[in-house]
Amino acid sequence: MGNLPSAAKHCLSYQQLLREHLWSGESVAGALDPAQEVSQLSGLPEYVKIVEVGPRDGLQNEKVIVPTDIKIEFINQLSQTGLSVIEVTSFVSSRWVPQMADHTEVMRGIHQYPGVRYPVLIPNLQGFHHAVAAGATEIAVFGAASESFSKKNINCSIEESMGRFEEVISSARHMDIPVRGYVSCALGCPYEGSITPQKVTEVSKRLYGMGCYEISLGDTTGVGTPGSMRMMLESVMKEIPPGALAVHCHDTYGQALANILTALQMGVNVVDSAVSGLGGCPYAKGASGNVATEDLIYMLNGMGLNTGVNLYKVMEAGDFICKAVNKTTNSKVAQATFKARLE
Ligand SMILES: CC(C)(COP(=O)([O-])OP(=O)([O-])OC[C@H]1O[C@@H](n2cnc3c(N)ncnc32)[C@H](O)[C@@H]1OP(=O)([O-])[O-])[C@@H](O)C(=O)NCCC(=O)NCCSC(=O)C[C@@](C)(O)CC(=O)[O-]
Repeated sequence: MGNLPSAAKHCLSYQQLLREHLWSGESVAGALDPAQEVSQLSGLPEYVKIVEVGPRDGLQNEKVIVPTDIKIEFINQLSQTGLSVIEVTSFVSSRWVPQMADHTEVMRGIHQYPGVRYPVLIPNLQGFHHAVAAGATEIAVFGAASESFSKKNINCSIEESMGRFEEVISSARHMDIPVRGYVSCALGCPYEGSITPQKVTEVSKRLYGMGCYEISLGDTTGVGTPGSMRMMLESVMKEIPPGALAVHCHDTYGQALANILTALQMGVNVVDSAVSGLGGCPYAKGASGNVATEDLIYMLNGMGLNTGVNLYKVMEAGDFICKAVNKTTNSKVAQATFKARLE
């Protein structure tokens, strides 16, 4: 679009802009004057890796059990969008999270596309062994910066959880299985309220020190703001390089995209999201879904940042899963597009 004469640019309708550029993952930064572009985009990463957590975080809180073949079809559709990481399920206790009870069938049933990684969530050694038996080749452990949340979510203290993760990570290392680490409640806890950046840093540092290649900082209840995100990241970045950090923002208070932008400006280039803004933790009452993958891609495309993901195809996968679980999408981009199509 940058090569178009400016008069023609003005004639292009909004719909055309969406259809021709923002869907494809193609940059629209060319629409800006070069000088403007530099001032707007300096300091931001050129490439942002999206970790799609829809099949796991997105579905774990659904009350009605989603049939396994729907989950498999959903993941197969996501695999064809250009996403490079899709978190597919969790090997947790089915008494605690019934929706994830079919983890083995899902793991075995999906078509694993070349170039796409399929990590799974693991709380302990038992989950690790089940995951490996099901064919998982990448895992994520999940801790918290809040004692109360750790107790509610995984039934142990932070210290006990570290012992469990150490066992899991050490077993994974022997099998060359990469491990990601989550730190929940990085910007606040549903039980304790505010959490200090120092506590988030302490837990993150321990997981990183144990060998997690990436630490995903979770705003579990979506209470964070760009201000608290900045303060938390400044503290964590004293111990962990930005290249080993990711952000995982729920959108309860409508701050997720602003918080993500803050993190990008600080050098983070990995962002978790869930298609259609699905999701929430069953042990974080009041939390709404994750930032919608569609909205994230739309923002990044509009800033000229490459994700390699096709927005149109992600929207189709979102439409598929929303129809399957009888939900309306939480993605503003999808809502606007579907509305525009009807007009
Ligand atoms: C960790 C446990 C298992 C402890 O639960 P527990 O009850 O303390 O476990 P236990 O070790 O005392 O064992 C009790 C029973 O559970 C079984 N068990 C033990 N481990 C497993 C396992 N891995 N898979 C299947 N079964 C398991 C074990 O075999 C035994 O069975 P029984 O002998 O009574 O028949 C439980 O608390 C649990 O499963 N919690 C998971 C909660 C969860 O999945 N929460 C959502 C994910 S976290 C999240 O969403 C946040 C995140 C990551 O997205 C980031 C953010 O937004 O902040």
